Amino acid sequence: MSKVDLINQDLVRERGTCEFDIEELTYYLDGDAAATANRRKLEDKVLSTEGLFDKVPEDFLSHKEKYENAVRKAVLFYRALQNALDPNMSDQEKASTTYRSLLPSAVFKEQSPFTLHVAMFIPAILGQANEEQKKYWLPRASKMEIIGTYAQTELGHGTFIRGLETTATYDPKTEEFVLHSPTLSSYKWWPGSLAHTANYCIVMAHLYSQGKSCGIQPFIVQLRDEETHMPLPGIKLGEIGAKLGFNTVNNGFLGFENHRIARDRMLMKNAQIAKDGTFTKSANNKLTYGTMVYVRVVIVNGMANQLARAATIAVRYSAVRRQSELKPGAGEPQIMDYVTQQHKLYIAIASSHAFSLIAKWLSGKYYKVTGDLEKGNTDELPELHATACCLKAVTTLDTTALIERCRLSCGGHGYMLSSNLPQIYGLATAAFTYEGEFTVLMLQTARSLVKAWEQALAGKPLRPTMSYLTEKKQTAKWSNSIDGIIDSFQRVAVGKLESAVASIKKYSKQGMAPEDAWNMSSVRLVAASEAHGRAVMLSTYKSELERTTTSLSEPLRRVLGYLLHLYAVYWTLEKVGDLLLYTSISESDIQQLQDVYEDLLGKVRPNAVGLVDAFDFRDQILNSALGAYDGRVYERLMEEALKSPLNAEPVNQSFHKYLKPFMQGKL
Ligand SMILES: CCCCCCCCCCCCCCCCCCCCCC(=O)SCCNC(=O)CCNC(=O)[C@H](O)C(C)(C)COP(=O)(O)OP(=O)(O)OC[C@H]1O[C@@H](n2cnc3c(N)ncnc32)[C@H](O)[C@@H]1OP(=O)(O)O
Ligand SMILES: Cc1cc2nc3c(=O)[nH]c(=O)nc-3n(C[C@H](O)[C@H](O)[C@H](O)COP(=O)(O)OP(=O)(O)OC[C@H]3O[C@@H](n4cnc5c(N)ncnc54)[C@H](O)[C@@H]3O)c2cc1C
Repeated sequence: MSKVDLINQDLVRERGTCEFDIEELTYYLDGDAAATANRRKLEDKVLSTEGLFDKVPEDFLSHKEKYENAVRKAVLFYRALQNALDPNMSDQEKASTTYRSLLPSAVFKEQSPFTLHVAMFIPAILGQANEEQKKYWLPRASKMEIIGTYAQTELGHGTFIRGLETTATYDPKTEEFVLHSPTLSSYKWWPGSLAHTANYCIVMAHLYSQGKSCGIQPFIVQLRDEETHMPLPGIKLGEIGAKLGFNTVNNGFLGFENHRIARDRMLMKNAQIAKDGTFTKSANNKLTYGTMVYVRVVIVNGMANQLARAATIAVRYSAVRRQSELKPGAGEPQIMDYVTQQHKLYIAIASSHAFSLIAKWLSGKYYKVTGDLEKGNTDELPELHATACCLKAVTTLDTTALIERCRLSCGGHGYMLSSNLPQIYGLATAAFTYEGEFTVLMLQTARSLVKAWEQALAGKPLRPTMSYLTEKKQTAKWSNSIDGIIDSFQRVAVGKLESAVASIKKYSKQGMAPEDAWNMSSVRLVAASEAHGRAVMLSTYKSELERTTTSLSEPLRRVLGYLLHLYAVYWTLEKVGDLLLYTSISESDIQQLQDVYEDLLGKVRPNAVGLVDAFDFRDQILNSALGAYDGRVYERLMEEALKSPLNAEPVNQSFHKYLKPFMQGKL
């Protein structure tokens, strides 16, 4: 049999109906043909590393075995990655090539124990260390001579950074800081790699010098001996236990007992402490939070990729799976022919495209602001923070919901760990909480929105992402066009913000303290932030798609246009209640939009498999019995089932120990 004969015939037919050049879309997603070639070369090199893949799937291993196996693979993987990455690439190019390919996902279903080293330890050194410190620490970290993590969250506080209890008290006599965990709740809790992997760590602690509080500052701390890996004296380390996902990330706890570190271990790019203990604060005390802003930006891109992975699995499976009858006697249709199935899946494809474009746009903003900060200009930092907060929050909300929907769309087989959909869900839902919990980040954006509202009332100019607040005060005349939908989403955001601000005023007038009035209005404030996020996302998706697709072929532009349109109409129908409140949309507009939506599902239908093929995830990266390129779903489900250790023997010992005596009344 040829290779083509081994491919499920429904998938072959689906690929034949695709109206655009799949390869052209892959190039677009990567940047260009050369970027695709580089990525594929990198994947070829890394994934051909001997010993990288599990013989027994990690799902069948114990917690301890999972970790040990993950470290074994992480070492092989990162060495192979370091050797394979083009040394002429900038760190940014290296990271984006690796993120886009989701290479670590081929090896770790629940992430690598080195994730925090790459995702936060190195970025924290880059963003918080002064030049001299960078010169010393970066080469060691980049070569992975040391492995680090980022320890901020404590047992008692994650969200409220100002409430962190770990102390760093400066002792001018010895020119050292004394790190201490005064309470159980002050123990660091959660950092990935911290338990048994990392030997260094960025610790966020409350600095005291000359008897005064100097706020939360970052310190680079050695945790373990570089030879024996034993925790250093005064340092208590351990693992926090099994979790919904991330079980190979080695999340840990850390406590200090008057542990001393040298003065130069405080990262001093932004704030400094002199030998005599004199403290110089930074230009903006929120610069200490810079690593979090960076990771929030990265997460939006991560969401686009994880959603693309789930959509690929569910769409391919829906092309292969046949069930029930549409027309009597006509045979069982592919489940993707059910319009309800299309409704479940195509929004996931469209959202992935939206998030990918939004992530690139946000990343551009991030690097612009970082450049400004280097020159001492902090003007655009508040807008970046407000935008990153709500985009991270809304994209993790949607990704989590849509991955779960992809999983449910695969029926019973989606519940199998061998589908990989539960693990992908586990990764995405973690991002809803880490790096700033959803509600908390939404309220940060709300703070900026309320300020902008007051500025607008005072006739002051607003930052670009919020400038629509002044322009859209009148009730928008409804229009079914994409621009009309964007206008209306902006109007909804204005309406919700207006309602939240009115609520704060009402409670204040009743004599409430401002903080209580804010708290009473916070459900409305979160709703306003979400509406703002959706308005920014819609308008950015449209403008970035237009900006980046001018040189593409007409068929591809047309299909990408369907996705944008589908995204806009889907959210209009989801938010009909809000639109009825704040715009002039009518029942007949809604009926028309429903027709448009059904028409769009039909237009995407012949392109659905082509669209997910274009994400270009190798089978190893999908790591799923349901999503492989060849569609041999049942064969793979059986192959995976046969790997279960329970299938190694026809009779399990528990029969003789328990079942038999039980059934024979002897137990
Ligand atoms: C070699 C090969 C290389 C190849 C590469 C190989 C690739 C490998 C693969 C890698 C895969 C990567 C994927 C990622 C994976 C990640 C893993 C998991 C990571 C998870 C890590 C974590 O989970 S780590 C902990 C994060 N923990 C939070 O996230 C706490 C949230 N909590 C707060 O963030 C603050 O607590 C909170 C609420 C702001 C209040 O802070 P607060 O009380 O001090 O401040 P206030 O609210 O009083 O606000 C006072 C004023 O500050 C303004 N402001 C506040 N923040 C600001 C800011 N950041 N920038 C500017 N301004 C800011 C605000 O807007 C106000 O402004 P104004 O006064 O003008 O209104
Ligand atoms: C998988 C995973 C990996 C992680 N990795 C790391 C890591 O590497 N390093 C690290 O330092 N941390 C890490 N964390 C910790 C993470 O950053 C925190 O869990 C997160 O910031 C949320 O904080 P919390 O757990 O204190 O939640 P809480 O703040 O206690 O949230 C509980 C509830 O209270 C609500 N709430 C809290 N404050 C407010 C408020 N002001 N207004 C309204 N509602 C509020 C929240 O909305 C939420 O519903 C990780 C967490 C997870 C799940």
